[in-house]
Formats: sequence, C-alpha cells, structure tokens
Amino acid sequence: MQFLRWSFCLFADFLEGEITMLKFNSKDRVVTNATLAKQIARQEKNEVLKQLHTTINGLNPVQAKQRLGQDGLNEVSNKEHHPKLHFLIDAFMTPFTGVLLFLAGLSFLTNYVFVPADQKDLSTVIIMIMMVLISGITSFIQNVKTSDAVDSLLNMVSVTTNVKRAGEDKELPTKDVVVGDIINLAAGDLVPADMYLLKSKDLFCSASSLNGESSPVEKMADQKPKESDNYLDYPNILYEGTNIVSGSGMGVVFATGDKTVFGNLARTLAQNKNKETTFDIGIKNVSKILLIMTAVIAPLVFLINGLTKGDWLNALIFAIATAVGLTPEMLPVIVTSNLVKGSIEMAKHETIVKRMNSIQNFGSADILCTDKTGTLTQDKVVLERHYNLNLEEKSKVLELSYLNSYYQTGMKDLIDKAVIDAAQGELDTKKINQNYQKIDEIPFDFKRRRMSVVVMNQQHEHILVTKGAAEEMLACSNRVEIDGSISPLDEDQRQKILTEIDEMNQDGLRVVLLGYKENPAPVGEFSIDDENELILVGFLAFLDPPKDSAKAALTALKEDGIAVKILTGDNEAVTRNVGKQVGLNIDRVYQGKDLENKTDAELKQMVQACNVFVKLSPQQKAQIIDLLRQDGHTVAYMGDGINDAPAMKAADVAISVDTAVDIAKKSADIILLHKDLMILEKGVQIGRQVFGNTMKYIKITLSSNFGNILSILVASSFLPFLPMLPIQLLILDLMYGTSCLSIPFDTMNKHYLSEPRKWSTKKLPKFMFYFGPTSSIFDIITFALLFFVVCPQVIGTSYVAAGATQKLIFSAIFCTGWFIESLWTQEMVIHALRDPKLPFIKQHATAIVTWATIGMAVVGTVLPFITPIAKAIKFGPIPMYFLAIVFLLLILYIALTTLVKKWYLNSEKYLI
Ligand SMILES: Nc1ncnc2c1ncn2[C@@H]1O[C@H](COP(=O)(O)OP(=O)(O)OP(=O)(O)O)[C@@H](O)[C@H]1O
Ligand SMILES: [Mg+2]
Repeated sequence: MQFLRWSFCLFADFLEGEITMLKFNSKDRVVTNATLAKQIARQEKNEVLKQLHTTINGLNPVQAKQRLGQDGLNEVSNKEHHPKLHFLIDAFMTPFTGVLLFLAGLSFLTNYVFVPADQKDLSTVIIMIMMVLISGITSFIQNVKTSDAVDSLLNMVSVTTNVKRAGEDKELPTKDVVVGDIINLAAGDLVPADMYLLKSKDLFCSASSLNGESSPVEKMADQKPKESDNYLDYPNILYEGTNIVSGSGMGVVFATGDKTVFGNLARTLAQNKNKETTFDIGIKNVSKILLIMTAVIAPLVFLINGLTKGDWLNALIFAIATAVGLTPEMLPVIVTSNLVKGSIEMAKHETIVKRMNSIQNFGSADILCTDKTGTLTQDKVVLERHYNLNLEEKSKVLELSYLNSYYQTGMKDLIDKAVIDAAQGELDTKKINQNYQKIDEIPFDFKRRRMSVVVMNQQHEHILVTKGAAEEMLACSNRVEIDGSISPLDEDQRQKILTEIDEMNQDGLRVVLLGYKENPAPVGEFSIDDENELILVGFLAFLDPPKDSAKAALTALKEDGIAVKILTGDNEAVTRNVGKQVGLNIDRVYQGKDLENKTDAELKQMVQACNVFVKLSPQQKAQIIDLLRQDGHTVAYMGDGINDAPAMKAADVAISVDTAVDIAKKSADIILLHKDLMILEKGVQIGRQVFGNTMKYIKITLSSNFGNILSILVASSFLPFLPMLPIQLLILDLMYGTSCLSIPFDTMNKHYLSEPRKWSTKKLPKFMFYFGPTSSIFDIITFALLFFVVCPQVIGTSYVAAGATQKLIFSAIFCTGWFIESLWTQEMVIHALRDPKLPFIKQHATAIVTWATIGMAVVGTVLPFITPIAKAIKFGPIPMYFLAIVFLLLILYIALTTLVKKWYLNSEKYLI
C-alpha cells in the first residue's frame, strides 16, 4: 500500500489518471446495480416482499441456507480477495524500482546491444534486476505475512447484523445476510446490504465513510422517491457501506455482496482516502530529493569522466552505475519491513493494526484523547441503585427503566444492558413483557441525551417512559412523583435533585434520570415534541469503574511524553471522579457549551490548556482534535461509540476496542482485543522504534551516498581511470542494501523511545553535510595511499611510468582497494551513527544487524581473493597488508565520526 502511494505521490499526474479511472470503473458498476434499487424504491412494501419471496417475519432457516448457497456470502470481492496479487504489484511499483529498471534498460543498450559481440556483458543488468527482485520480493513476503496475521485477528472482531428469521430476531454474522432477509437497524450499525426500508423511526443515515459527506440524511420508510431524485438519495433505500447515526429502522435486503451499489466503490474509495501524515510527506520529499539529486549528479559524473578520460561509452556506463548507487532502492522495503514488524508485534499482543502506517503515527503522537465509558472504564456497566427521588430503592423505578431499556431499539448501549441485567435479576421480567406492549419509541440522540419508549398497559393506557442525562431530563419535566403522590417540580426540588446527583457522581456513580407521562398525545406518531411535562420518578445510578490497567497505562503514557485528554458526552462530576481514579491531573474542565462562539485562537488556547472536556457533542469531539492538529500536534483518539466516529476520522491514529459499535470499529486504525490498556504504551514504543529505524536507514544512507558522490567527483577529476568499475559499484550497492534489510530488527535506545518524535526533513541536509564529507576524507586518503603507495608497490612502478598492461593492473588494484574500503566504511558507519554513543563499546546494535553488516563486509573482502570471481568482476591482486590499512583507517574513521557526532549534537537535540 505504502509503495503504491509513494509512486502515486511522486507522479502526481499519474495519480490523477489512476483515480479517475477507478471512479469511472466503479461508476459503471454502480449504474448496472442501481437498476434494481430504482425499480424497487417505487413499489409498495407488499410488492417488494413478494418480489423478494419473503415475508415480514423473515426467511426461514432453510430458505436462508439455500439463498446463501445460490448467491454466496454477503462480501464484496474486491482486491482484498486477491491480496497476494495486489501485494505483488504494490511491492514492485515504487519510484526507485522504476529508476532501476530504467537504468537496467539503458545498461542493456550500452553493455549488450551496442557493443561488439566479444564485449557483450549482461552482468550489470543482472545485478540491477537482482536489486529490484530483492527489494520487491522482501516487501511482498512482508506484506503477505502481516496480512495473514491481521486477517486472523480481524476474524475475531465480529461484525454482526440483527436479522429476523422465522419471526425471531438474531445476531448473525453480516456475511451470512441474504436477499429477502429482514434486518433491524439501530444507531451505530453499518448497513449490511442494500435494503428497502419497511419501518423507520427518526432514522438518520450517513454516507461519510463513502463520500466524506458528513451531515446525515433522514431516511423514511413510507416515502417514495420523487421523479427527480438521484437514486443515491432515495428516502426509502439504504445502501451497503453507509451507517446509521441515530434512530432505528427495519428493512428488507434486495442485494448483497457484489450486487450492492456501493460494495466495491466503498472499499476502494476508503482505501484512497487515507490521511497523509507528516511521515508520508517526509518520505515523499526524501524520495523526490534523491531522484532529483540523481538526475543532476549522474550527468555530471558522465561529463567529468567523459571529458577527462575521453572514453564516452565507459563514462556513460559508470554514470549509470553511480545513479544506481545513489538510488536508495531499499527505502520502500525498509519502511514496509519496519511497519510489518511493528504490526506483527502488536498482533502478538492481540491488537489489530488495520492501517499499518498508523503505527509510526502512534509513535509520533504527543496527545491521546479518549472518551470515557468502555475505553477508560470497563466494558461492563452495572446498575447499582434505582432510587426514587427520596433516595429509596424502589422496584417501580426499575420496572419503568426496564421497559425503556428493553423496548428501545435505537441504541446498543452499556447503560441499557445494565438495566436489563439488573431487572432480570430482581423482577419477573417475563410478566412485565406480557403486561406491557410496545407502541412506539423516540430514539436516543447525542443532542437530546435522552430516549423514550411508549408502552401500553393491560388497561390500554399509554405510558411514555423517558430516561436520560440529568439536565436534559429536568428541562422537559414539570412534576415529580414521590411515593405515589405527584407534585410540581419547583426550583428547590430541582436543586435537590442536582445536588443528589452530584453526590452520587462524587462516589463514582453515573446517574441517569427517569421520568414518565401517562396518556401522552396520541395523534399519529410519537416524536421528540412529546418529551415534555414529564413526571420525574427516580435516579438510576451506574457503576462504571475504570479498567484495572487504566491508571498504570496513563502514567506510562505520561512518562512517554504523551498528554492524555478526556473528551466525553458525560457530565463533569462523573468525569472528574473517573479522571481522579485514573490519575489524571484535573484543574480545569470545559463544557461543550464553553466552546461555542469562540474565536479559533481562543479555542486553540482552551484545548491546549485543559485536559477534560465534558458534555461534548460528537462534532465538538472532532473539533477539538482538529484544533490540536492545527497546532502541530499528532493526535491519537480512542473511542467506542457512534459519537466517537467523527473524532476518530479526524485523528492521526484512531483506536477502538472490540466491544465498540460497528462504525467505530470501521473508523479505527487500531483495534484492541485485549482489555489491558498497557498495550497503548507498547504501541507507542513500537511506533517510535519503527520511526527510529526508518530514520536511521534514511539518514545513514543519505550521508553515505552523499559522501560517495563527493569521493567519486574528486576521484573522477583527478584520476586517469575510473575509481571503481561500474559492476563493482553495483555489487557494492547491492551488498550494502542487502545488509540494510537488517535495520528493522535493530533497537533504539531508551532515551530515544521516551519522547514523541516527528518527521523533520529540514534536519536531513545538516546530517548529510556533517557525516558525508567525513567519510569522503577517508576515501580520499585511501585514494592517495592506493595511487601513490600500494599500487606502485605491487606493479613496481608509478602509474605514469607504467606500460599499458601494467596500467590495467594498476587501476584494477586501485578499484579493488576502494571497493573494500568503501564497503567496510559504509557497513561500519551504520554502527557509528545508529546511536550517539561510542559504537561497539558503549552501544551495540542487535545481533542481526551486527552479523549482517560485518558478514557482508567480510564476504566483500574475500571476493577479490577468489580467483574466478575476481576475474569475472575484474578485481586486481590487492596485497594482504592493505587489509591492515583498511582496519586502521576504520578505527580512525569511527573515532572521527564520534567527534563529529559530538559536534553535531552541540547544536542538535537528536542524532537520528
Ligand atoms: N442508554 C441511555 N439511556 C439514557 N441516557 C443515556 C444513555 N446513554 C447515554 N445517555 C446519556 O447521554 C450522555 C452522553 O452519552 P455518553 O456518556 O455515552 O457519551 P460519551 O461521550 O460516549 O461518554 P463516555 O465518555 O462516557 O463514553 C450520558 O452521560 C447519559 O446521561
Ligand atoms: Mg462513549
């Protein structure tokens, strides 16, 4: 994925073309699939049911099984069904592979096509192809490995749908849904297939995951589309891939899987819509700089060598090799390997990383925002008290609240679960179900913060039962009932209720108020307007304790330099209590309404200074994230509710838990399957490690390459021959690149991991200018030693005095000498620059890195001494004592690098 995006980014025009193509294709498919929607939308309910061979009670299991066999699973076969093929394409579609293949093609012309038969040589082409293969195949294997690990975990996150089969409501896996199924929908649900609405109640549906359109639209079962309506806006049709924001409904499925209108489009669009992070942009910039650098340097090398040596063909071949040497062909694979290693490690801790790139985002996050219930607190809420207004435990209070929780369908909420659990323990709920019949409901929404159910008792009287947040309930009540007697709700009562709630809140209890009204206005349907003149009857107090690991996890995050902020829809007192329990330092709390009518500057100041925000609307949660991001913070958001989805979309990293509602799980980049919040800290550490290792490769390779360019330019200007043969240059590059594949297995020191780090492209040139020339100094010393001491010593005379054959041996020895020195310095500088301390003594790379780098250098050193290889690669007879010189130079080089590091760190905080 990563690769594909880079390539796309680098070739912006290409990107445009590709996306237009994608839209075009998908639209074609949409058009064909939409025909059924257009036809069905205008039919009556009975006709639709008949056409789909189903009834209002749903299919029976036999029919369902048969249809599943016929139509297949309700899944979209998109590229995810051929992930291996896709990964393969992704792995090879990088800008660097493009450059390498181009150069290989050029090499093919210069070394094979346009040369006499006896000089035809394919070795350079083969080496370049090998580079492409090594980087491509490694990254392919990595991607397949993670996708397998992530898939098996994703299977553990159940996505279910409430389906009516043979008259019974059941939670079934979404992929088992078939045409003709009757589906019940509630807020937070993802629409599982294309459906015709049979019933709806204040049903609002959002297509934001498809088209980014954030405002939800109301869907109505009994409304037929107008002639002019676009089929996507039909009021009585719900499309797969959209989600229910509030309200409830029931519909019949008319298309599943590939036959849905949005199926394919949804997923492909969602994949392209990934947020671009500073890291992505950074990598893109580095790639750009390198490609430009190559485009400038290679012709320069060509010109200098052509002019000084007169052999233009050889100069061209050498320039091509230099260009290959400058191309960090391993950059994409190293970034991927790092991310893959991170996600596999997270997977071991039962954490799903849905979007790999979010790992390094997590490492750079400096703020974690979270909601409260279900994330910071346990995913089990318990009803502790059901008091009347005199604070006496009353079963009437429980009975009424049970009716409300049991009959509501608009919300899947821990509060309602707790009420039902408590009632089933204390009351004869079967009898209650018989005594009361559901008439209607007014679903929950996050603005009203209350929900109502209308039931009918055996005397055929209607009762409206409402429960909700305290202030919101007080606002629509005008009476109170205590021990059967009803009196007006006066100011004293109101204050008393608020004080009592406050006290319960201080004890860590979450309180909801319960009210009712007999014989509410029964004309037509019930609506929000009916929630007035209620009689308050009692308090429902819930225990919502923090997760055991919450405090330790937040403390650990704080030590890691991450500020934690709670963004909740709940009230101040409860939130303060929870905050205290999880060890959050709370001195200021802002309410949702405090954020209204403020300038951007004021808002930024507020979100910066405060770490608890209460009574927020879903949009305000997202607004706070946006403000923090605008201020340069990298923000992670952890949530589990439908009201968290906008914030999750706004954040750099969205985290959710497996008990979350579907839309939250869908918006999440990371899903925690484990209850233990310490995984957050682990994730941050892994993210920082990934970031550090990627930076390590980039910085070290950039400075090495820069040093090599300087050396090559110096050598080209002064030497009468090429400082290294093109084939040798390529082998050197291949060996260095391959050993760098071990970098993702390296560690970062504790100090590095203790702070959030952000990409900064600005720091790169300085690093290059400090450490590149340092390595050139030693190259130039090597050149001098080889030219004036070693080579003349072997052939017995200086270059100028040597004959033609001797000159050839002279230059072969020279090339061999620089090959060995250059390989060792490149491999060893990985150790020197990976950490500010003295390498091999005060700091050690991991065993894999040590073995890979030293092993590769040893292999490279041995090559010239193996006669057939030496012959093939045109190495010269380098004397053994030269190795001692290299060893000495290496020690000096590491010493000098250590000094330069000190010097660099005088003005910079970090090395890597
Ligand atoms: N099922 C329910 N029935 C009645 N009222 C509810 C219900 N769920 C929530 N509320 C009320 O709405 C308020 C806001 O909802 P909620 O607490 O879920 O928001 P939130 O931002 O997700 O908060 P949290 O951080 O606790 O998850 C609650 O404080 C509560 O008073
Ligand atoms: Mg919540």
